[in-house]
Amino acid sequence: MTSRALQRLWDWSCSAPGALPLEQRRSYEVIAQTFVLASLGHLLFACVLIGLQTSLLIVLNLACVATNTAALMLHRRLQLHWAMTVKLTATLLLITSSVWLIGPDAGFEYYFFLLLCEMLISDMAARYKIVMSATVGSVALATLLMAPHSTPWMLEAKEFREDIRLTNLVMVFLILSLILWRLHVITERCEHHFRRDATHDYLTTVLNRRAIFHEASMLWQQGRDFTLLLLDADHFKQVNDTHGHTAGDEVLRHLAYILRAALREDDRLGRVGGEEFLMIFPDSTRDEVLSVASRIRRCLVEQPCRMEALTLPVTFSMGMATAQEATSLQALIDMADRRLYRAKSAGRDQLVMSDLEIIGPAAVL
Ligand SMILES: Nc1nc2c(ncn2[C@@H]2O[C@H](COP(=O)(O)OP(=O)(O)OP(=O)(O)O)[C@@H](O)[C@H]2O)c(=O)[nH]1
Repeated sequence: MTSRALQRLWDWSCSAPGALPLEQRRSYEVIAQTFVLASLGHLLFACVLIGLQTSLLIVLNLACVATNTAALMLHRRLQLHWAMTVKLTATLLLITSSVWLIGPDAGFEYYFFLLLCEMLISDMAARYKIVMSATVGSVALATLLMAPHSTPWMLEAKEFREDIRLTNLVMVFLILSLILWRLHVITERCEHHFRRDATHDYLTTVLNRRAIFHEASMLWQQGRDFTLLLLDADHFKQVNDTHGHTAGDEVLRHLAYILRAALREDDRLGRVGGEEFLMIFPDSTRDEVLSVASRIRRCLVEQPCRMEALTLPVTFSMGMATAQEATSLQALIDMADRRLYRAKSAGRDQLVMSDLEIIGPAAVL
């Protein structure tokens, strides 16, 4: 019961408001998690300090829990810069007061560095980061230079300061691990996005032109036997002109869905132009590729693209070429291209398998 309530509280605190664009949601959630985790950290620290009986530091940590909650509320209202500023200011005040009260060699000084790391890896604008870094740096320098090193109280509370230093060391280790782990997650996510964006078509999510030709070139270099099938949607301009570009995009996504469904495990699919796709079939006979082409045509008839009240049937003209027919990859691609345009000039919705074989829709279906 308690764990479910805590989970719900965590989900509520960290989930992005519906109005936020998709690309900003993940960053929003990571910062919201930071506010919640920071509150928990201050609460934990306040509990540890109860054992050490330092009422002022306990109050300051509880004040930080309150300001982090306020920052989370601002964050939920999408006042992102204000939220971050409130959190940073409260934490900076806490660190400065702690150094001033307990001394500059009790481990509090490390938190300046952590605060800087925390801010620099956040998604804030560069100008904001520069201003805040300069502020944190100046406050840290001034505090470390001006804070008293050995007041009578500090000399008296030597044992207490040792306990605090140990607690700080453990906390700094935990927070640093958390920051490094977060940095790792962010880097992994960026790398994944970059790799996907560099190789995939944004609209249909199949491979893009460069990636599909790279696949073909790898197969060619390995001396593998493979077949290319170049497909071009017929009269696609009419779809755009009659129903608009958004409908055209939807049709392209639908075509990619139909083609992807026809792929076998080793086959590859890419979008090489506006309404032109390339399929690669490694180690496949011409009959096998013919049967894939038949399946695609059947699917196009049985499942035309449907948008609300609209049904938008589209056909493909196709050109096929097998690796054995050409002496270079470029010659092979040109051959598939020539056959595709023969299919177009033969009336569209045709499959040209070789210089002699044209297969019309009726024959394939
Ligand atoms: N919606 C949409 N349209 C695109 C995209 N890329 C290219 N197009 C359109 O695709 C159409 C291609 O037109 P054409 O090259 O004349 O070919 P077609 O009308 O299919 O005629 P044929 O190929 O001769 O059968 C153009 O209107 C382009 O604007 C895209 O990403 N989305």
